[in-house]
Amino acid sequence: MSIRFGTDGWRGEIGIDFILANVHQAIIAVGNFFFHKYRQGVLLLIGYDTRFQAQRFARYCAEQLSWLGHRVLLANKPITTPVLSHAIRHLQAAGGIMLTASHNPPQWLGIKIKNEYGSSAPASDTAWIETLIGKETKPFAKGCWQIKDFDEVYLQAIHNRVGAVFMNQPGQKVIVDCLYGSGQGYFPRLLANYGWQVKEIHAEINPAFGGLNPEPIAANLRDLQKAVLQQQTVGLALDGDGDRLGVVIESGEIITAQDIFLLLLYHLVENKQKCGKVIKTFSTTAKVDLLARLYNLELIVTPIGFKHIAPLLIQEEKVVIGGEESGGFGFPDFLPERDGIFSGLNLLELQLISRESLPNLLNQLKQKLGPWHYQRLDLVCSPEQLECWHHKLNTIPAKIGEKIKRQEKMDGIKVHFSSGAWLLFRFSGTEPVLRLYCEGENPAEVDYLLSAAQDWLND
Ligand SMILES: O=P(O)(O)OC[C@H]1O[C@H](O)[C@H](O)[C@@H](O)[C@@H]1O
Repeated sequence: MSIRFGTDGWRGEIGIDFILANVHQAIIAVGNFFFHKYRQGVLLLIGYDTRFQAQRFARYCAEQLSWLGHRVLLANKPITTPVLSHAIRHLQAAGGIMLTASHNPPQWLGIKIKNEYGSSAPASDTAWIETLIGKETKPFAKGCWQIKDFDEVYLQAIHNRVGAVFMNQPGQKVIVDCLYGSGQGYFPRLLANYGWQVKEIHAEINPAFGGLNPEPIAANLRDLQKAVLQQQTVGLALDGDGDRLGVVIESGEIITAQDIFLLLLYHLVENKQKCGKVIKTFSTTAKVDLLARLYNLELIVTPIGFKHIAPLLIQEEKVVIGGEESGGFGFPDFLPERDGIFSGLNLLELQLISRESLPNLLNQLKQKLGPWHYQRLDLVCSPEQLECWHHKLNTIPAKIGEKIKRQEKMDGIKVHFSSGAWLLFRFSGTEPVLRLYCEGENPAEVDYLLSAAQDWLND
């Protein structure tokens, strides 16, 4: 099996591709990469989520990296990816690895590589790692590894940023769906200090993830919707490694990651007086462009994957927010990495400061920006089918449901229609899936375009 790093790290099915022999090859290549990059053994941190055997593999990686000559700190429990990123910065480590398959189905596991900023390693680094896979090696120094708590400094950093607002509002309630991932326990630990009631669901270790996929999208949030309706309070959901956010409002409706992005941008500008650039990925709602324009903020669009946003959070002088369609949002004055917990707290903070519910705030935005409806369809397919669709997408017809006005290629192929609607065809870089992303004015238009796209693909 060849080990390939996709949108964020290397992923494989446990027991099929993600087996000890392959993990061994990958981690030795990672260890060699850090040695070549810094010309010496360095401090590397290791985290892991709640997936089957993630802790065991993480320990194996700690042993191998220290055998090679690095100093390694291994998390003492499952942590979120942003906790690892924060610890890398706090301890000035050269980087780290996270054993996780993020939002992918339970049978998957993977390795995300982090650089010294705590961000996902750029493609140039992972390409370098790929060239080192399978190369013979020997230890280059004397290393060591130890177990360490990374949570405390992270929780303190969050408290320093948002504590004041939350402290003044005791007695509030929130429900958190951990989707059996490693985001368990953080909200209670943070908010209980401020007199909040936090109820967590799916907050236990369950390698089968209760039959759900740990991705905070509609298909996996039914239990959260029920709990929200019972408790009449807002619900937050995290993905498997806590870097993405999903939200259910008091009515039981899910608000999409596009809505969350717009609300966060509104909050940062209106309530926190932030100014600077706005960064979004190619698949994210066009309403972000419009809101940025209304606020006179420059917009930068990147390919999909937070690894494209993270360097801009570091290099650009001023950035308000960087966000992506899949629910990952990064705040440059906190971390150059997305964080579901910090994003969720910012949304709660928006409600507290504005004394408005999220649906009211969204309605206000709709008045400003006009209506929108956004949907993503994931077409799971065999390698043969993928090949066939790759071929098909080489020639886009003049019409898919509606006449196509123009095409745009950055990551996949986006077609724009005269109505202002658009449709993006893109192959996932983390799983065997063709993703169709569509945005229009209303659900009927989006449904129509998505089914026209499927008809054309299957024709
Ligand atoms: O659509 P995919 O290529 O599967 O990628 C979806 C997501 O994968 C990973 O989680 C990346 O870190 C994200 O930045 C990206 O949005």
